[in-house]
Amino acid sequence: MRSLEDYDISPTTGFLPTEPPLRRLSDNYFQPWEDLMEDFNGLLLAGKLRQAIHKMPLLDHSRLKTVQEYRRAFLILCMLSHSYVWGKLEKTSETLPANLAVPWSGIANHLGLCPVVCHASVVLWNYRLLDPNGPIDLSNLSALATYSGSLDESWFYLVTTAIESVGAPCLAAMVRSINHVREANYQGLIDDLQTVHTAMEGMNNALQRMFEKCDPYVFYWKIRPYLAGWENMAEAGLPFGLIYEGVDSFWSAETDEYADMSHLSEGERLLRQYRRYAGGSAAQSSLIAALDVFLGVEHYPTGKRPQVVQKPDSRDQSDLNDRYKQLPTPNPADELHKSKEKSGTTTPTSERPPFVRTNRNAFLRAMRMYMPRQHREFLEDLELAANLRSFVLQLEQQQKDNLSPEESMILDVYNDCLTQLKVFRDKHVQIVTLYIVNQARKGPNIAHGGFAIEKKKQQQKQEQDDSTQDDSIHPSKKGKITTNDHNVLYPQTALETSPRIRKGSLSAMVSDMFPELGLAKHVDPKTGVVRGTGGTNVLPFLKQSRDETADTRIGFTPTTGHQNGKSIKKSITIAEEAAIPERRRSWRNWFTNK
Ligand code: HEM
Repeated sequence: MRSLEDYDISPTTGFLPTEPPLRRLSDNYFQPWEDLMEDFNGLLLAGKLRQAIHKMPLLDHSRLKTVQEYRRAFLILCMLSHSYVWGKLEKTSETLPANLAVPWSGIANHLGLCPVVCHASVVLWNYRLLDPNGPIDLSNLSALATYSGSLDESWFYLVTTAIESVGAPCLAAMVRSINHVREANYQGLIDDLQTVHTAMEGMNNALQRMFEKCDPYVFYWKIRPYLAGWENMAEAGLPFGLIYEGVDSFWSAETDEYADMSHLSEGERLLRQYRRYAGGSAAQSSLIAALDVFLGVEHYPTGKRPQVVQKPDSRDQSDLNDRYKQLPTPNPADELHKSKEKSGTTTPTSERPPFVRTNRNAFLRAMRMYMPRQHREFLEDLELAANLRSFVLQLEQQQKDNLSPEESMILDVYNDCLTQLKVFRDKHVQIVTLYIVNQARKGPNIAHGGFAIEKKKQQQKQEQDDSTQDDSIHPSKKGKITTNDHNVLYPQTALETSPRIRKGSLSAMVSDMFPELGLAKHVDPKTGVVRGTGGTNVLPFLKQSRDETADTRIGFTPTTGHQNGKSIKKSITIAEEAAIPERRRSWRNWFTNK
């Protein structure tokens, strides 16, 4: 592996930049962006943000000089663009104007990201230190930008920033550990695994603090709608994704030039401007992904986890039966050519990435496309270099009657690290239950009525009218009251997918032009799922991810599994496990007891 710095990782701040992010772009040329940022929350609230954006000039992003400037500009455009699309109780916009779309795409390309809000923009590049000489922790952090203007939103981002900060020492320790395994330096390995373990304890403590200042209601109803992307967003009015005006798949952000499009119809030119991207999620954190890779946690398609965690190289290569069967193509036009492509007559779409070794969950793999390029490369190289799991499996298999105290210790600390990662995922499942599942089930609390209720009534009436006239609404939804109905105000947070195309919309026109792209391709109307911003069926996915972590521990019976689609009994409950001191849960103890 190259040095951490080569992957834009700091041994002290990890994936966070070594210096706090820029608070402003100093070049006056970018003043129009910064001016809008100053009034951004107020304009959004007043319903004037779109108007203000229309007046904004199209700026040339190539005048940005440093990577810090690129990151600041990316954050600004994430804030402006998502607010433009979702509005504040305004109808979703199907298009993003060129003055946002063009520079945003160019900047994203420069940073190796997609032009959509992501973990890097709101967590890694969105903080300042109250005391410039103080630590990067929750007593010294303030967020640079939020959609809602609320302290809850700041807290939501900052807790995650603090997790990245406290987890930073893991990265150098991981790289050193890989060398220790190669050099059989057992004491060095123990020390570095202990560093990882301590850092993970700190990450868990920071995660627990989410509850302190981020209210689940505010999160779900006021913050989360803005973090949504435009993939699987038919119910929010974006069945084909979002049109990035002035940017199409024949445009190169690098050269700002268009390839020859003379062979395309008007319709296909329009279709080529659509982009489908998942929304912002901490599933895009390279830190948690790195811990999985380092410790050898394997992830499977949801519902397809083998009962017993397999040893390396004995994995079956069956198709991924997931919501994401493969990396989604960001442009719907690519689907038109899929069949031709199979016969090799046209240009290839996105190729499968190289990082499929341990991670066969298509959603988690897709999340890597939303990590900065160098961090993604770090994970790819780490996958090739990681040797810890095969080393501990070897210890387990070959020397179980004759382990030296150091070897036993390595197994202990390895298991302890996995326990910390499992505890992280246990807490995370609790958080998601409270912050998403429960909130979605309860519905919004609009006690004061007024505009919001009026608006909701108007929208419901509009939808009833649409459903009597419009054949494109799925027949199973016609005339039915669904659990989705409370969600009209923020359709992008809907619990259930209810695909529809609004009459007279641009999507309706595109749908007429390209019937082969049928709505049902993007959403399954029969599945009532609770979705994450990334469009996942949240709880089964997260619980499986937690169980996969637990079962990676050496000497543990799988905690849960699936046989013929049914859950099998847990061998040990979470409560029982919590009651056992960590050391006793180690492999050595298990082995001795046996
Ligand atoms: C209010 C707080 C949070 C909520 C509501 C939340 C929600 C979610 C949801 C819904 C998913 C499923 C994927 C998706 O569709 O986006 C997810 C995945 C994930 N989240 Fe969070 N999250 C929260 C905080 C955090 C924090 C602070 C971290 C720390 C970095 C984190 C790390 C992850 C990871 C790594 C995944 C991928 C699944 C896994 O690896 O187990 N989340 N989260």
